[in-house]
Amino acid sequence: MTIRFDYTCMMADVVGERCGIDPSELAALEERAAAIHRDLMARKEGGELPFYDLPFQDQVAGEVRRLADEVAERFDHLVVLGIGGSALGTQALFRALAPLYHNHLSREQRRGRPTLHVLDNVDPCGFGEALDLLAPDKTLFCVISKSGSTVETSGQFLVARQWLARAVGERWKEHVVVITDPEKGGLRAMANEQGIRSLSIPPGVGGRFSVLTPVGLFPLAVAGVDIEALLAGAAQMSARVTRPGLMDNPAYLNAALQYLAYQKGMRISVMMPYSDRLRDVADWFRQIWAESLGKKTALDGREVHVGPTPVKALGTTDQHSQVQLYIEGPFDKVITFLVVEDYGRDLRFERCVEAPHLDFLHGKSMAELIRAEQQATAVALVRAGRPNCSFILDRISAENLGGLLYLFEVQTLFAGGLFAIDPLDQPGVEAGKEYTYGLMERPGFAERKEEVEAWLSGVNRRQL
Ligand SMILES: O=P(O)(O)OC[C@H]1O[C@](O)(CO)[C@@H](O)[C@@H]1O
Repeated sequence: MTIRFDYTCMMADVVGERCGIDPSELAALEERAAAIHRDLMARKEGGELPFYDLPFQDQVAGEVRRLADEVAERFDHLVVLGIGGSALGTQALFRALAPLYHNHLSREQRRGRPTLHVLDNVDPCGFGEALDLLAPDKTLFCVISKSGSTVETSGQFLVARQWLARAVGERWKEHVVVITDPEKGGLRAMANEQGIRSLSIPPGVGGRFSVLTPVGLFPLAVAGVDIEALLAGAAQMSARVTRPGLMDNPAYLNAALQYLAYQKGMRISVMMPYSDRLRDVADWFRQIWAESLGKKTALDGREVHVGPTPVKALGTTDQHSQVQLYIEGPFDKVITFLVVEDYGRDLRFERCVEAPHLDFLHGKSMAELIRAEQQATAVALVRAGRPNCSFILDRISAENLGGLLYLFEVQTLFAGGLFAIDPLDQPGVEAGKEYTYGLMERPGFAERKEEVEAWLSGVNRRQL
């Protein structure tokens, strides 16, 4: 595994005083960083942060692998039903590690593995049209929910079950694998009572930190991803991101740089992979960074609201959509590039006599072009005084991806310490969930329904 963190262009001597970080600012954080590190390690040792141990669970990987290989023989399609942390990691790693057009290949070209579909919404068009393309007899649904009660996943399950039952009757239960808490929740109860196959998410591992549990491992293993290598990469990274020193630990260092930049007004964190395969890593990161750090807290008796806003972009595509804003717009962004050194294939540019204006490209290649564009964008940002940093992967591999996501998880926890908030909760999403339950008439939420209805009837609507 080779991942380097390059933070040259975050520093004041390179990017300028206005947005850049001075080494003295990092030095001033060292004592606090040491205290956060001690706290994290104590909680890790006390079993309060079990996500740290996920890369070392060989037994779980074995169990996942056995079930994945069994269902891969029997089914042509695996459909993940889940949302947020129950879907984004799988989607990100599937896009990174399976062939980009995996689902368009023949089963033979997919080395005998099923296609994988991650459905993470309750749009009846999106969901219905996905089902229209599948054959119930050859389809397995993987219902993933840590809480076992998320309404979107529950609704998806009901539609999928009905669709299956219409075709295969009572055998629908053989077409479902449940991944949820080992003891709690309605989904666990149903799996146990109905004898539906299931895997567990360790208690204490929250949804957005669960990609290395069966949540991500099972669907990825079914699709043919090397989950053992994914875990090995995370295990290797674990040694780097549990180092105590701020300047020795890439997760701590980037958290500190992002935090210091935030204090200087850079409140937007853009993640910009220069790789189609890594595109959805930025989507996964969006959840972990937003839901973990976007919090209401108290400072000197005052209510304060903190949290960088994560934005996803794609290089080179968004150079022609977003970069104008990043270079000349407000000084409120830090750009994090995900850079790939070796794309694993390349396409050369041949001379085209009919297009002499393109002669300068002759003999060069697409990989050279995309690498040049990333460097050019970084320099253009620097010249405009805009801070940016890069995670440089020598190649896109399961080891590197396991390591990278694990690093970002630790970075998020450490940033939570710097922002002095709890990065593991998400109280702000509860109100919306409860109003939805009220409107959908879930028992116990009648008051919420009345509240929404009173608001809807009392508000002076302004519409054109
Ligand atoms: O896995 P669950 O419990 O269905 O939750 C799905 C998502 O909903 C949230 O609880 C709230 O958005 C996320 O933290 C979580 O990843």
